[in-house]
Amino acid sequence: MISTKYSPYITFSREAWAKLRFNTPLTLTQSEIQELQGMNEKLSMKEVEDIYLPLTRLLNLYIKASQQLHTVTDEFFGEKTRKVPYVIGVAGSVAVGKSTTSRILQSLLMRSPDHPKVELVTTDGFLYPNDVLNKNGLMEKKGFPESYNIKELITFLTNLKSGDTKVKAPVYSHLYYDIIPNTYQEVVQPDIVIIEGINVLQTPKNEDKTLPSVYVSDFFDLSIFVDADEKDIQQWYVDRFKLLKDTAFTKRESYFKRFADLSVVEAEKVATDIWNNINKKNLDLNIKPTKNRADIIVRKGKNHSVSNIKLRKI
Ligand SMILES: Nc1ncnc2c1ncn2[C@@H]1O[C@H](COP(=O)(O)OP(=O)(O)O)[C@@H](O)[C@H]1O
Ligand SMILES: CC(C)(COP(=O)(O)O)[C@@H](O)C(=O)NCCC(=O)O
Repeated sequence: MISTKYSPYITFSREAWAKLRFNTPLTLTQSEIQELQGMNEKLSMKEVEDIYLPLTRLLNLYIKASQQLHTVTDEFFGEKTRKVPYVIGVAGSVAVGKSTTSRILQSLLMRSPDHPKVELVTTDGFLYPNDVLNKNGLMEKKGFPESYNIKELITFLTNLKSGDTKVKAPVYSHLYYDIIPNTYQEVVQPDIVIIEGINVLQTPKNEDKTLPSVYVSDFFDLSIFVDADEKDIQQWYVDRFKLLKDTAFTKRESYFKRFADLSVVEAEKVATDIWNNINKKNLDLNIKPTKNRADIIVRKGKNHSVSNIKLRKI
């Protein structure tokens, strides 16, 4: 464990972190882990044991403390206030592994002793539909702050954190590369909600007076930034693109079906161009600067194995 006087974080090496699991039981079978695996890499049982179980243990302790705070507040008011879900934000670059990390945490948290109801919501559902992006010249800016309907996201989070029993989030399809009209994810009385997206730690530009004066992260009880070397993230993006070329892109309804017949070399070139022209720019300009707002920074190495974890000194 390294704690420098001038950093708001304590840094744990992989080895030191793995020891913090204590007696959290390993609650996933090998087949459940397989289910959790992303699309092209192997998530090992060891990675779950060393990294994600200690993380789940910590999250469970924080959640318990937050419930105690709720009870204390009720005591102060002399009446029961509405139960609101514990909200965890997961941020990071496109292709860094936010969805995979969020799905692992969802699965492990759901298996905690009191079996909480854990919902996962991705902020791509709050992207403007392609026709709106096209009209505003934003098709090459998908994922940039201006491509999201932040007001709608803030309203969703406000309702969620007000204890509304049912809230609805719009749904994005990676296959259609667009919002699915009139389709919603219903979030009904969750105990924990994971909000995953590249934009969740961003702050609205001060000059934009039309945006609400609250940030997305104001609704989080805890935030996690998934971090890695830019070269590795680019590689994961290109690898995922090549895999999609042989799977999802071959489907008739795929927005990218024109890429299905590319050779491997051509696919690498197209993916690298999209990475450089859109996702890398977004990473440098809008995502990296939010890293140090996170409570926990999970740093991954080449093969997705976590090399260290930074924890904000609370
Ligand atoms: N912990 C992990 N172990 C193995 N593979 C992973 C892990 N995290 C991400 N990946 C792989 O890396 C790629 C990007 O991950 P993904 O979760 O889709 O990223 P994001 O949601 O940030 O775009 C996917 O192909 C996924 O399978
Ligand atoms: C929908 C996204 C903005 C969000 O990414 P995610 O939250 O899934 O990491 C991204 O997947 C995307 O489509 N970026 C635009 C460039 C591209 O096609 O990769």
